[in-house]
Amino acid sequence: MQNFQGVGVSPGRIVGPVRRMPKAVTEPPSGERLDPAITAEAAVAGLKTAAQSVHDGLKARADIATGDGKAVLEATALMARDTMLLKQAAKLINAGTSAERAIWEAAASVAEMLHNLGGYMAERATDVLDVRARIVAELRGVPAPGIPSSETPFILVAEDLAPADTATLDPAKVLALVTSGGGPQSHTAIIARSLGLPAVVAAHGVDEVADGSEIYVDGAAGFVAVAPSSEQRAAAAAWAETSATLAGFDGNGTTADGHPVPLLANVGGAKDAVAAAGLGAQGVGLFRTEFCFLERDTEPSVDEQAAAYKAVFDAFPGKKVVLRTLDAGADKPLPFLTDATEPNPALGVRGYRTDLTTPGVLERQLEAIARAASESEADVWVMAPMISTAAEAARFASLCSAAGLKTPGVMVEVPSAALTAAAVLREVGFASLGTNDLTQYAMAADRQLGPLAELNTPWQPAVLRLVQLTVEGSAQEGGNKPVGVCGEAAADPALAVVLAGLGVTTLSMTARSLAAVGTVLKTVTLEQAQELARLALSAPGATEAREWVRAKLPVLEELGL
Ligand SMILES: C=C(OP(=O)(O)O)C(=O)O
Ligand SMILES: [Mg+2]
Repeated sequence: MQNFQGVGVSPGRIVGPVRRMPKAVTEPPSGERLDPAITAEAAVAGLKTAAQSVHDGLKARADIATGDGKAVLEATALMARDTMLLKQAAKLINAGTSAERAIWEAAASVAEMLHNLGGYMAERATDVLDVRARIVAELRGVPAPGIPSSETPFILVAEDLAPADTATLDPAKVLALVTSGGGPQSHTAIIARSLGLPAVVAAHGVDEVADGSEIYVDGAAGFVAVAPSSEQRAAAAAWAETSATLAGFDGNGTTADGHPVPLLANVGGAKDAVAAAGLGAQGVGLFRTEFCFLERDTEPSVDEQAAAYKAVFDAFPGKKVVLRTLDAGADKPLPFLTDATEPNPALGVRGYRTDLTTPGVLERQLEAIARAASESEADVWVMAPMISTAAEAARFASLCSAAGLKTPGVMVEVPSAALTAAAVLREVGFASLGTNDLTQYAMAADRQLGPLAELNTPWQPAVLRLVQLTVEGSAQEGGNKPVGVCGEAAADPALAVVLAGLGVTTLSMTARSLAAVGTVLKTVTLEQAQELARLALSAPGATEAREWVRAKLPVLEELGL
């Protein structure tokens, strides 16, 4: 039996067969020539067969898919038979280029042409590049890139997942996610939590497990075992029952003694917001507006923005919706705001800082928010990402006020903002701790890197101390400036208790975690939560902090969380 220890990022115990995510298709070398043993005619015929087979595969998947997924697959399938694409590639082959290189270059020029046409055509450019990778994989006789398709449910094993993979990930087929790379705040972790799938990241070597092998995954313990034992099978069966009891959140976040800690949702657009409202979220604690425009090369108009924001506000009439202004940069580039050539983008011009290099975008966004807010019944709060100083907070507040927005706030995700929280909070109405970036910057550890997973956890006592300092800063300012948490830390039920004990006023998380966090929070009094917070702060390291707190919360083990 082979075991792997990684970092658990989304709870759940499950047994299932492995399907490995194929590695990305590499570019055929520039100038690669046709093998002299093959005629150009045969190479063109081979390319056509490969393209036809890619078409047929995608078409077969489209036939059984539904909704958005079906339309995307149908459009991509058609692209594999695109005559312009194949003709251009044939021309290059006839001039002596290898078939792989020919389709690579032909697709690049078709994609560029579509891109330049703009609008709907520009969106098709990604389909061409997807089809290109599939045809090259077919020519090489290796599995097609992307999430594998399967008739039966499976556990997806990958190096790491990109945000774009979410679109093709079918939660009805994928039972759990396991990656060899990726940290606790990586996209894999965020995707898994938002889909409610058990997940383990940074399980070194796990991507060597053969396709079809049966494995056991414990997403709370971060443990993976090949050829599960009978105890592990029993644990998975027991989880299937408890997860059903954890299905609901009653819409009332509170400790056992009635201290309210409203539980809010993190959303990226209207679809998430509607789902979150259905799952009982008491409002939205983080609306990541950049997620509405990740595909855009150009700045969305004020009208377009107002419509996207209003659609989210309308899911929460009479409730609080905290919208965050565009957080472009680092792992979320937006071509109209960020410079892709920056040497160190996590420390670069990202978040609020883009106002320095591209002035005007923020003002227009605030105008759109104000318009959408005035046409909706939600209680709209607005915050800026990546605020580092009180002066930045003051300027953001004045821009909000000029736009007619009453409740300005800041994300506290840069350690300097936590260390000077009183001065920062003097300028604005509230703060929301972004523990994903706060951890990355406090520990100087890229949040996307698997090998740094042990450093990159919000259980680090240093990070908890920064949370405490932020709450203390608010107290110095009179204590009436709310300090919430909207990083992934809030979705970990044990850590959520610690955060409540540290004095955090609201917790915002992926809506799927509301039930687990709500259930565990109701088992402790505020005083017990404060005691657990002291315990975590006194730990010598993140592992001890987590273990010590978990040992005092037996409900976690009972529920498999
Ligand atoms: C909530 C946060 O923002 P994001 O994950 O979007 O950077 C954070 O940094 O904790
Ligand atoms: Mg952040």
